[in-house]
Amino acid sequence: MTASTTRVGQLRAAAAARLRIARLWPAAGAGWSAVALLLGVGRGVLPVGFAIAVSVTVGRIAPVLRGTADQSRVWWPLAAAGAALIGLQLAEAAQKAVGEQLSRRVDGHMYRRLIAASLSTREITPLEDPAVLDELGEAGHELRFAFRTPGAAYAGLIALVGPYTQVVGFTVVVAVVLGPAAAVAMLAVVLLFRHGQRGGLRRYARVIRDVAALRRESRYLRGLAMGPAAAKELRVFGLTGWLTDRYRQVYLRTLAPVWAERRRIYLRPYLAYTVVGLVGVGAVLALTGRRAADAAIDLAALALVLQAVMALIRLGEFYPDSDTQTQYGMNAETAVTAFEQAMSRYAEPADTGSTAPPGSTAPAIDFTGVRFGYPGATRPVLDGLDLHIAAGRCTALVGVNGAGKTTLVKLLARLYSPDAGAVRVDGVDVADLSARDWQRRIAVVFQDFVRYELSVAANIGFGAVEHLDDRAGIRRAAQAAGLLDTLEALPDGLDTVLSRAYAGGVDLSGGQWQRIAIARALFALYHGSTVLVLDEPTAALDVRAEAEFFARFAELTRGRTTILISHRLSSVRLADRIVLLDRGRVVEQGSHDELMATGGRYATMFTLQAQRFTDDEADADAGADPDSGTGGAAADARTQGTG
Ligand SMILES: Nc1ncnc2c1ncn2[C@@H]1O[C@H](COP(=O)(O)OP(=O)(O)OP(=O)(O)O)[C@@H](O)[C@H]1O
Repeated sequence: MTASTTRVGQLRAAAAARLRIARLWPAAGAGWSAVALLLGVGRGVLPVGFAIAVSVTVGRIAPVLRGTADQSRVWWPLAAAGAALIGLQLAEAAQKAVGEQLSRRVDGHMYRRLIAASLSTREITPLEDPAVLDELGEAGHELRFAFRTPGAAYAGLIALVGPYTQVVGFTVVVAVVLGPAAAVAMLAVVLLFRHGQRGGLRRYARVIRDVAALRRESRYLRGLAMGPAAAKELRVFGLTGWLTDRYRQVYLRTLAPVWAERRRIYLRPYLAYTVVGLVGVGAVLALTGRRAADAAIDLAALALVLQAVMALIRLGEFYPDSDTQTQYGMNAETAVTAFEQAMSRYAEPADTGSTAPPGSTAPAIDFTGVRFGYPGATRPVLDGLDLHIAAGRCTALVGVNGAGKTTLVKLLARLYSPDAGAVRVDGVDVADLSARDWQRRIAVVFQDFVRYELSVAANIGFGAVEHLDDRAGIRRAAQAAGLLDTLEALPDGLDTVLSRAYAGGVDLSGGQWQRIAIARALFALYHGSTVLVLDEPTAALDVRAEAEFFARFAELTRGRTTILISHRLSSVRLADRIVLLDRGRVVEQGSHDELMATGGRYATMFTLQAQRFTDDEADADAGADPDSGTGGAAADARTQGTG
């Protein structure tokens, strides 16, 4: 591609971006947009009117002073100049207010588009694609900067009507007074200066966009430093110095291309355009002087043309009401559009008019020859996985860290699609099911479940959002998760907000949060979910709470197809069937007794844990605080590193 095609392409892209911004008018509101346009025209016409009125005054003042003309000959143009000035002030203030209104409306619309695109896919693959994340990061970041949003770009685009109307007005003035050649020369100078200004800004914005990934990292580091999430670890691990240095490095790497391009972007064009501009303006001023000296133009015309030339020079400069806003706002709009397009590439056609999930209340699940690797990964996580999960029974998945247990669940929940093979529910490929409907049939307690900064009721009720007002169901789920007493003691009971960032809000302990997640999944079961997945559901529970949970486990999950993932083999043995995964394949399966009798890897892992339990108990007997209860905790030593 040649430089010129690149430039043409860039100009075309810039024009297309402007067009897309202009097409946002329905979101901005036709009425408000029309008002802003009229005010823009006013802001363009009034300065020209002011210049004309002042020039007429200047032309008439001498005869009035000499007493050869009536004073009223001056008052009228002076009054007109005053009116134009006041009108201009009012139009400016009104346009700012209307611009704010337009901005807010358009940005609300853009946020809605962004949210809709973010939530548009049932799979989560696109939200892990770095290129898609860059667009989302750009769009979200610019939208948070109120003056660089698509809304600001829209208001800024309309505000351009003002200065460009002035350009037309003053150019006409120059044409009338000095002739068309001078008008063309002045217009060329103005447009050249503007091109220089906007071109520099455009190139700068492009360079900034090219380092989107670095800017995302620097935002992440800033968030780490300033947010509460990492506050504890940063201090305890002494990471504050490292973080400061790292932020500085990323910041410098972000700015390096800008600095490298600075001369090309700003200095050279500035010098070139200034020289050309000075020559043009000098020629027009020289022509003005000669006409005045030849008495070809009178005092009023001289005053008028000088004002017009000065105004045009000023109009060749940066427009603070429009330029930054349009450039960065267009970038944000482009990022939102690119993000929408990227997400639409991932849209699942399967979700339009596909099969309804099987009606059974406890389906059987089959993985057949399933291969899956995360996008960009060199090795598959699951490779030729064959697994039958019996209907209405509890199947436990065990295996070392990274064996692929959670990945298997994500495929079952259709958060990803297998690269090969199929996942079937009662014989129906989940790829043929409506992802939306199928996902509603699965209740999952994820390892990294979400702590919503909302009320307790919402945190539990989100298991079946259309039943949020089922208070009895929420209480029942909380009771089953062993949490009801704690929740009822909260200041506003089930309406207490679970975040200290809000007045009256509270935070819960890690274990209490985990029970909330369990209650959420149980609530989903009460309202139609048929498969329950528990991924390390008791990792944060204390020994007694865990024992209580598993004591009621059979009752809680009765008649449901349940998948339990846990490293605590003492819990796992309750399952009807235990499946040992290794490197994405099933290596052993059977009941606890069967697997122990086989004497394979499960048996080794179990014996190892039991051994540690015995050792720890002996240690506890030998000297540990007998009331501490740590012997029980040790009983649940985990499988990490045992595979
Ligand atoms: N979102 C992701 N993108 C890329 N790779 C991933 C992603 N999630 C998991 N992996 C990789 O897939 C592999 C299997 O991860 P998975 O979470 O399924 O293991 P697991 O058996 O559940 O482990 P654990 O017992 O630690 O929970 C790991 O090597 C992990 O690095």
